[in-house]
Amino acid sequence: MSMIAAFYGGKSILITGATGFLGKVLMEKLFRTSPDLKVIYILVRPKAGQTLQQRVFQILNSKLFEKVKEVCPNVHEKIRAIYADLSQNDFAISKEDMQELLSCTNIIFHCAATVRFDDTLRHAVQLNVTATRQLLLMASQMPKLEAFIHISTAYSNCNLKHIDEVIYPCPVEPKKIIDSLEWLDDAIIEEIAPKLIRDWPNIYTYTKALGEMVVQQESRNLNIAIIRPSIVGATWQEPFPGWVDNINGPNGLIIAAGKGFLRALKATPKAVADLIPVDTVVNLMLAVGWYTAVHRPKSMLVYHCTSGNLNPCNWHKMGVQVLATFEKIPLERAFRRPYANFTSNNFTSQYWNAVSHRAPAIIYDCYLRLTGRKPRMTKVMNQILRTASMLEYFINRSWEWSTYNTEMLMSELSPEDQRVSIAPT
Ligand SMILES: CCCCCCCCCCCCCCCCCCCCCCCCCCCC(=O)SCCNC(=O)CCNC(=O)[C@H](O)C(C)(C)COP(=O)(O)OP(=O)(O)OC[C@H]1O[C@@H](n2cnc3c(N)ncnc32)[C@H](O)[C@@H]1OP(=O)(O)O
Ligand SMILES: NC(=O)C1=CN([C@@H]2O[C@H](COP(=O)(O)OP(=O)(O)OC[C@H]3O[C@@H](n4cnc5c(N)ncnc54)[C@H](OP(=O)(O)O)[C@@H]3O)[C@@H](O)[C@H]2O)C=CC1
Repeated sequence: MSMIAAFYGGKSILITGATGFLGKVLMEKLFRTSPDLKVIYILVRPKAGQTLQQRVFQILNSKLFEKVKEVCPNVHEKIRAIYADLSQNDFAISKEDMQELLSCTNIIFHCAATVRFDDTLRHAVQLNVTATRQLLLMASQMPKLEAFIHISTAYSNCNLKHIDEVIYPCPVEPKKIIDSLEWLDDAIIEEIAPKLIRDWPNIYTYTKALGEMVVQQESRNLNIAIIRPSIVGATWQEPFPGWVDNINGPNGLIIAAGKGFLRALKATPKAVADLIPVDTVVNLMLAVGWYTAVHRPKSMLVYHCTSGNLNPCNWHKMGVQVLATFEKIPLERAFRRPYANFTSNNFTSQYWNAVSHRAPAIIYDCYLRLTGRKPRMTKVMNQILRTASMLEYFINRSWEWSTYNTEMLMSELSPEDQRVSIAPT
């Protein structure tokens, strides 16, 4: 039997961000492979008119959880949704719930974050930095805690070209930033934000770097590990291939290309496309949780979960694959036949945006107006181009991430766990 799956048996596990992309796949795998776990606590806020219970019900009744219901029929009883808002003091958790969390939790997976590139500095710091600090404080009061696993991003140091599995200091101490946000007003914060983030491309990657520093500074005597995935994509194999439920990262642009909206992208064809399937990330998270709790490394380890140095793919190769797939399996009601090209030249990119994106959208909207319908294509196109411009930084550069710790961990796994983690069946 898998040592890792056995380890989670009987455990009380706390997951933040369980309603997100990564969190859902983590929960699914835990229930499927360790159905004898004691309980999974998830910190959830009501959202989009749905209560906590409705949100949990929706997740458990989704296709992703079909296999879980076969192996763990009482999954509803093993999931305990706790009302929490990570942007509030003490996460707005009730006293009783807090007491239960503090006294029972064995393992923490901290996935919650704001992943918006253009969030305000105040909100991004609240979520990605202050909430992490608050969770560490809670962790320090948990007598049964065995491991705290913090999810960061491989791009938290994307201002560097070669990135090792270490924490790099940020120029301004996180504590100073947290303190100053308390008394500065929003207008001033937004004015100083570009100066603070310096050579980071956006607020997201910058605040994730600050979050890592907080983990290092506030780790006390806790058993902590940090995992840095690169661009997390759809499931590779588990529980079935191709599951994804959001338009983050490359997903939105792939759909836009498949629908025939996106015809050209400012990208460097030879730059490395460092994508990693979400089930691979989850396998590493579970292995890291096990290793951190059982082997208790003397210092906090950082693990890179990247594909570039093991199985490199570039954006050209990926683009060709994407187009070939749409040739075989076209999307329904496409605007145009999918065809797209990459250009790294500014002028060519602007030319294609005008000729192949904006002009057809304007013409199509005129047609909609003339036929008595509401124009919408210009809005859609502007949205796609805005997203594309936000992602440009990442598709025109390559990074090298060292993976010594991740390789070391793989060599520590039993043959069964290596098989399950690296090439799951
Ligand atoms: C012949 C040979 C040719 C060869 C070449 C062929 C070329 C083929 C090309 C075609 C194929 C293209 C494939 C390549 C794609 C390359 C893309 C690569 C991307 C690389 C990404 C790298 C990122 C790395 C970062 C680090 C990794 C991380 O840590 S991940 C976290 C990443 N975070 C994100 O991805 C978030 C990014 N998004 C945002 O920040 C914002 O959404 C935005 C700023 C982009 C837009 O914000 P805006 O306010 O304008 O819009 P918003 O309100 O957010 O949304 C508008 C509507 O969309 C809905 N929406 C938004 N997000 C989601 C979601 N996640 N799920 C579902 N729906 C979502 C939203 O509800 C809005 O809807 P309406 O309310 O209905 O309007
Ligand atoms: N996706 C990717 O490509 C990558 C992601 N990562 C990291 O992985 C982690 C998970 O990312 P991913 O799953 O993609 O992100 P999602 O945006 O899908 O999920 C974010 C989660 O955080 C929760 N959350 C946000 N704000 C609050 C709040 N105020 N209170 C309570 N919960 C909140 C969300 O809850 P709600 O559902 O209520 O909004 C959601 O469950 C993040 O730390 C991210 O930085 C790293 C590399 C790549």
